[in-house]
Amino acid sequence: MKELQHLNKYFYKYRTHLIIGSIITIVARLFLLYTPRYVKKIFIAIEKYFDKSIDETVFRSDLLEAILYIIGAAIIAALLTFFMRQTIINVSRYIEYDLKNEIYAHYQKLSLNFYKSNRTGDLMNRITEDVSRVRMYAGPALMYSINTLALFVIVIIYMVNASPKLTLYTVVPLPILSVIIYKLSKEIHKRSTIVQEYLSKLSTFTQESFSGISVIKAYGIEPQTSVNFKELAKQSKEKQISLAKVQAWFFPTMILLIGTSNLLVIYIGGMQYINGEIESIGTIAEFIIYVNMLTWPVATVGWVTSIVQQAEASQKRINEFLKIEPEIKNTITQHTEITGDIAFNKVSFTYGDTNIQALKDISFSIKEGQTLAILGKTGSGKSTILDLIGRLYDIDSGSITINNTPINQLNLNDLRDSIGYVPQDAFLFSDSIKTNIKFGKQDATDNDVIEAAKNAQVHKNIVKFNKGYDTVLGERGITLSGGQKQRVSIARAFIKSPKILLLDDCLSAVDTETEEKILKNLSKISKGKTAVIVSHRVSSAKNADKIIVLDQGKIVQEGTHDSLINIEGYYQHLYLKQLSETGKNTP
Ligand SMILES: Nc1ncnc2c1ncn2[C@@H]1O[C@H](COP(=O)(O)OP(=O)(O)OP(=O)(O)O)[C@@H](O)[C@H]1O
Repeated sequence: MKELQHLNKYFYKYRTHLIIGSIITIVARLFLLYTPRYVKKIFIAIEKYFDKSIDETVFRSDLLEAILYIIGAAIIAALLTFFMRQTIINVSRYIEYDLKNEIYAHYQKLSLNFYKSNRTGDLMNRITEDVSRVRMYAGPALMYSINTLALFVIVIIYMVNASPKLTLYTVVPLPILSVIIYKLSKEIHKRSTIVQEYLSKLSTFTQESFSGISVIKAYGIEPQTSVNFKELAKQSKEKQISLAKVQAWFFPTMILLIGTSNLLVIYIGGMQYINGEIESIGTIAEFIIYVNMLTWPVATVGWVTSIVQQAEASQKRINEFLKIEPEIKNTITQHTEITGDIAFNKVSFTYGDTNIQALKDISFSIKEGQTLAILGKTGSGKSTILDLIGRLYDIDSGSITINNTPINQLNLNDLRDSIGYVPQDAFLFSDSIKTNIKFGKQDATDNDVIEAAKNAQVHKNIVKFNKGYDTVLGERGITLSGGQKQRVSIARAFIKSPKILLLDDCLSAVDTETEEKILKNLSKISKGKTAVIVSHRVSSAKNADKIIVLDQGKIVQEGTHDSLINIEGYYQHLYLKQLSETGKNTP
């Protein structure tokens, strides 16, 4: 129960609901107990009528009174049971909501490294499946525990009052029932977890095969895919059947044990009646109702125990993530002004998970309003520089300053607010094009969106779609071409009009003519702003104020286009190669 203590703050928050719910539960049980007592009275009335100690009128009125009490009490108990669920179960939904929000807010604070070292499925499971299991503890388990405790205490008092000996014999099978249900619940849980695993394997497989349908069709591997699907579906079916087998034992076991208890009541009660130890046969009827009333709550003890164990395991998994401290912390709360002066001073950086040293002793600087182009072979560390400017990672040694302030002494929110980032893989949400562009500036007007799209050279494409800017993009924007996706992603950064623009090889899928137009617009928009362009093309770098060339995490060349084309090295080779490819004077 140690892990579940995390929920105590929520129980405290909703204490009023819980207290009211508990009181309602206890009162509801008290009303339920009218039935057995009045059934006994009916039996006594029948006995008296046959003994002729009461006449028919008295008998009828006794009978009517008992029936009315039973109906009235049942209606009140039913109403109270409704309110019991409305309070306690609702609290569990509130707690589920709060816990999901707590986990989500925490996830958002965690650094990229966290997302790299944990699978997305795992993150999703903890916020959905695990929270659901914890809710079962905060709601149904709590409700049934209060219910069982209240009923048990009250019923046992009534039973002992009526006949202590009969009580002893009839409650003996109940703990056995509880243990059996506990064992069954555990087994059911074990098998349903396996069923869930197979279901998620099946859905992942199906999802992937639909997302990659073009590859499957192009390679003609539909038959093999069908065979794989059939095999997975078969395994899933077998697991479901194995679960159903254990579930099938649940009710027969309960019926068997209730039957045994009923038989014991009839046999022992009957003997006691014959020996004159109990006053009326009505006591046996009363006991039969008590035993049946107790059976379900006692069975739930086993069920609740297994729910609590599952919730404890789930909360442990949730707590593991909640305890992780974000690696990148925003320690500065006051507002910091960001300009575009960026300087790297002997910066080295190693990725913790792969131990790859991506940058070694890097130094360069750019002034506000300047454009820096970074070129270099793949894997040379270009994207890493952009990630470090956005402080997605903290460096190992050296310093990065923005307006002469070390980056970790800037307010992180201000820093990220002043950056417009266009990643290598343009990620678009399954929403309209307009919303995707407005993502960069939530309060942008339609005109702002159109202007940004024009500057990113994608406006003409968008207006050709039937629904224009309201065109909804499919999963990962599949209705757009690679180049269109890149340009929508650029428009998203342009609309933000940030102090610092980071473009990570985001013009690779557009033709050189469009690239030129975008870059022209960029220099227009980014007047007075700093831009860092990562590229594999000289055409993207040639107008930059400064160009650096990276190789294996080190700067190997630095200068302007005019100076670098005259120096033997990577830049000159790239320039000549691309020149010969385009057949023009300037690539
Ligand atoms: N998130 C990461 N985790 C671990 N290692 C990484 C990560 N990102 C990059 N690396 C490694 O760091 C090195 C530099 O990568 P980086 O992405 O900065 O290169 P790049 O020059 O941008 O390459 P490309 O031109 O292919 O995009 C590579 O060896 C890469 O494998």
